[in-house]
Amino acid sequence: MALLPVAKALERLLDGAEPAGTETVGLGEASGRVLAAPLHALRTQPPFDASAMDGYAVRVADIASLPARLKVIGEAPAGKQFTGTVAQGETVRIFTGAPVPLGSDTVVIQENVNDLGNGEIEVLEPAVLGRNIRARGLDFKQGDLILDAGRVLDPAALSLIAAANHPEMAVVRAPLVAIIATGDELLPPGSNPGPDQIIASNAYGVGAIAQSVGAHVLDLGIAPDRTEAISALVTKALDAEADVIVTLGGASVGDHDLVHGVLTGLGMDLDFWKIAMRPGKPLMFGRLGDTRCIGLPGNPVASLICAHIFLKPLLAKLGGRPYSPDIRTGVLDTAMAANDLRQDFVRAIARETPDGLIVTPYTIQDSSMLRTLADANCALMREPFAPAAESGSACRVMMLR
Ligand SMILES: Nc1nc2c(c(=O)[nH]1)N[C@H]1C(S)=C(S)[C@@H](COP(=O)(O)OP(=O)(O)OC[C@H]3O[C@@H](n4cnc5c(N)ncnc54)[C@H](O)[C@@H]3O)O[C@H]1N2
Ligand code: MOO
Repeated sequence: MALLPVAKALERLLDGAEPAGTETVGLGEASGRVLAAPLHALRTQPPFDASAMDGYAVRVADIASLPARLKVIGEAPAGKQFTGTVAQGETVRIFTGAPVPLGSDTVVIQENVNDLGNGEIEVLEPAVLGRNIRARGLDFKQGDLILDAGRVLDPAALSLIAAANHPEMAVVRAPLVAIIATGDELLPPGSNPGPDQIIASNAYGVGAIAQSVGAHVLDLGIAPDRTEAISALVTKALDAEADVIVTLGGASVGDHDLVHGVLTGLGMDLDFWKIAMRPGKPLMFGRLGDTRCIGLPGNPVASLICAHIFLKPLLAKLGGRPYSPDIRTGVLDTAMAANDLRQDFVRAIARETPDGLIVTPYTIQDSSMLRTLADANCALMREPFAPAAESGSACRVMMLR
């Protein structure tokens, strides 16, 4: 049977994925979340004509000829407006952020003023009408659209929302991904493995990839290679209402690869299993009710590369978050042999140079080798049946970090 191309597999996996509902969060918890609905200002900012400087509120006509002597009739600190009116020959001591008193139309900074110490000042420098005054509504007016739905809430957005007087807001519910490792040989990090055991590592990298697009991760630990054990953890994931269940390992064709049987036994509709990708050929995808099930291959590099290519865009879409992989054009500095039927993701180093992005693939590409994955900063992408490529030829890479 022909293997499903990567692009087709991704299309099928993303089909119908949409934001998983909304929830209300307070400003303190909103960083990095995705706004679910447009936000309008609940107030005008600044709500009054405000001084932008510490100095004196004056009538510009009074300082037409300099030096101009003015009588100080009061003070306006921020938060305490001066309630009188500035008449001809008068001024009010004013501070940054304070409402500009009635009658005045210009603020002169204190550096340009001589305090005569007798309740009078002398303005020494000219100023144009309206100088150092922020007009009411300069930033936004009540009812203005301040942020669109879909905005990822970055620092500036959060301060803007606060200034517009929203203590909380509707955000897209973060998708929940449950991760289940499978395999008798696996023990958690920090264990004392027997001679035939290894440390389970995939969940950490896969979980981090999920979190990088705002998903919540429920790590359900390790199920031994027994149908009931895997089934129990899948049931836990369903009880937790996971949007996506990711299994790690047990996806291939070995006698101990039980994941497919367990998931179909629980009612999963298999969409695809095995794709034209290296690493990652045994990738499995299906739907169990509303829950998407992704069976990642056990080999660590296959698990993580598949998570980058399939899980990340899926979770981004479920979270209403814009995402596209960082794909760049580079120049190979090594000859590559012709490719076979699987789209290849070759661990490589890409270096920015004056001659462009120079790409050096690692010689050994065994999909168990995490060290080369951690050293690499990109995956060199080679299409199925790509012909041999000479050193110096153009290539495409997906940046991994
Ligand atoms: N006859 C065939 N054998 C295999 C094929 C095939 O097409 N025909 N595909 C190979 C490919 S490609 C891969 S990838 C692996 C994937 O198999 P599974 O998904 O069933 O994974 P396992 O057999 O359970 O494990 C493979 C390997 O990875 C280690 N592993 C598993 N889980 C973890 C984990 N959470 N953390 C760290 N390492 C893990 C496991 O110990 C194995 O060494 O199948 C090939 N075989
Ligand atoms: O997914 Mo496998 O890693 O192609 O060896």
